[in-house]
Amino acid sequence: MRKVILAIDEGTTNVKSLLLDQQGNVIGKGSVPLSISFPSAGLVEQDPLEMIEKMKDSIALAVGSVVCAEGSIDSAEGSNEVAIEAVAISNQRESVVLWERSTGKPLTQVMSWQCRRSESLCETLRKDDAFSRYVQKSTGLTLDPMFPATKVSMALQQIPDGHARAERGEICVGTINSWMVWNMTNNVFITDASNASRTQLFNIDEQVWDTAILDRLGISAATLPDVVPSSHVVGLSREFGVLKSGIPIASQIGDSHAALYGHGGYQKGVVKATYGTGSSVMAAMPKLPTIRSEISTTIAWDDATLFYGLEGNITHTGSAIDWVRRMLGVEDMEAMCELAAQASADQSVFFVPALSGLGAPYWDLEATGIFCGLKSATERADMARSAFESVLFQVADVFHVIAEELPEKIEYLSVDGGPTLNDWLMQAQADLLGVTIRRGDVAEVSAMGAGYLAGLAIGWWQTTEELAQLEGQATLFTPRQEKQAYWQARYAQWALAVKKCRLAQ
Ligand SMILES: O=P(O)(O)OC[C@H](O)CO
Repeated sequence: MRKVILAIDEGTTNVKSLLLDQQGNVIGKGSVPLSISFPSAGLVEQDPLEMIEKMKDSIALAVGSVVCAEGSIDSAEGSNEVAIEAVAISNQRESVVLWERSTGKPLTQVMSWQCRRSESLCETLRKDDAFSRYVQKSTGLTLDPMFPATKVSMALQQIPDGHARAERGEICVGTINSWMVWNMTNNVFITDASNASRTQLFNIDEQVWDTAILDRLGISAATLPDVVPSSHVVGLSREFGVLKSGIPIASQIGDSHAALYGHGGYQKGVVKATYGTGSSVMAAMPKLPTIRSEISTTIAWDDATLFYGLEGNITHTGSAIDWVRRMLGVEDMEAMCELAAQASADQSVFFVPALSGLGAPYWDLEATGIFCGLKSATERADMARSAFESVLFQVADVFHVIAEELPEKIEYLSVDGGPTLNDWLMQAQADLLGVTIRRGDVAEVSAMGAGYLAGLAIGWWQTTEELAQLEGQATLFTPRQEKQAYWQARYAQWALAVKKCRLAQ
């Protein structure tokens, strides 16, 4: 029987489960898609009960995949092939659900991080400069509907007798990790420091729920979970699908933070970038960094040592390429890559994908997307290439802000996500930044990060030095000296293009 940690990554689109052995190998995996609904403009929801059922399915698939890999189909669902020693949780951040403490029944749908239902409440609060600055200083986050605080405030008003019930402790407010742990255990109500820091209700310096913000938003502290370290046994599983009872739940961490941990972000000089629909560029440090409006300051994790994180979220990267692909009538991403490769390197087009304003480091909701530098000689290939370049430049914009705050030299940018499989893109990113890009061979880096934290909690590994030894193979893209002048010139032009798309500037 092989000892494994079950690492569950509960994302927005899929629930993935990995089985990780003590050498850091992935020996089984399963993934199940999740549904998402858009009930009206700006509203984005998921079904909390479906999420729990899909978690069970993905665990069963992961355990079953070990059976398939080993050619033994005798043991029911593989439960005799592996011994799960601990459960690790990585989760989509900022999404929040309210449920009844006495029954565990959801009182709301999961209000997704993408859901903008509290836009007008945020706008009103932002007009109060003093409060706005206070929230940024205490939580490290700019007032925005992405974060749970304002959505929870509204939900408590909408639930009949909501405030009184909240005061009496009858309502639980939890991010997805809390909901998962509640359902996998006999109702342990807990969160970790990384997820707490994304609620916009948590003072990241003192590491306590912020009573001034709670009071202003009418949220009773009795609704909130206790905050524990990310690497910590919070309770034992109950029987949960194929998962047996009595297994320690040993880590919880927000997915972006988990990815940074999986990339070895506890070591000095490591910055990570996740390339997806949007992108997140993030680095960790042991001291509270300067709170800057361009990027979020957050708690990265607590693995006995609390690490802070600096993170910039870019709204459109993969989605920017896809938008241009559709506009150009290109069939698929492969064809889009081929088209972009035909562009001449000295083409003059820039695309700024401010398709729903600009995220980090500009945070400009008024900005609109533009193509500029168009000439009569411009070809479709040039426009396609400008879409790929917009990803490089936007990552660079955030990378430079983070680099200013990091005390040490950046050794490498560690990358994950689908678009990183594009070698041209990764080499160009290295050339533009003048920093080595490191692309690891395990795609599920968030689950790995959560798994490492669980392994520390149950004594599989003792130190982060041991974890660093587990790192697998990686492809390195080293910056080419001869390309740097070219990319620096283009980057200067990009800055002008960004100015042009910012209408109010
Ligand atoms: O579900 P993902 O992987 O897109 O991640 C969502 C982020 O955690 C939101 O901040």
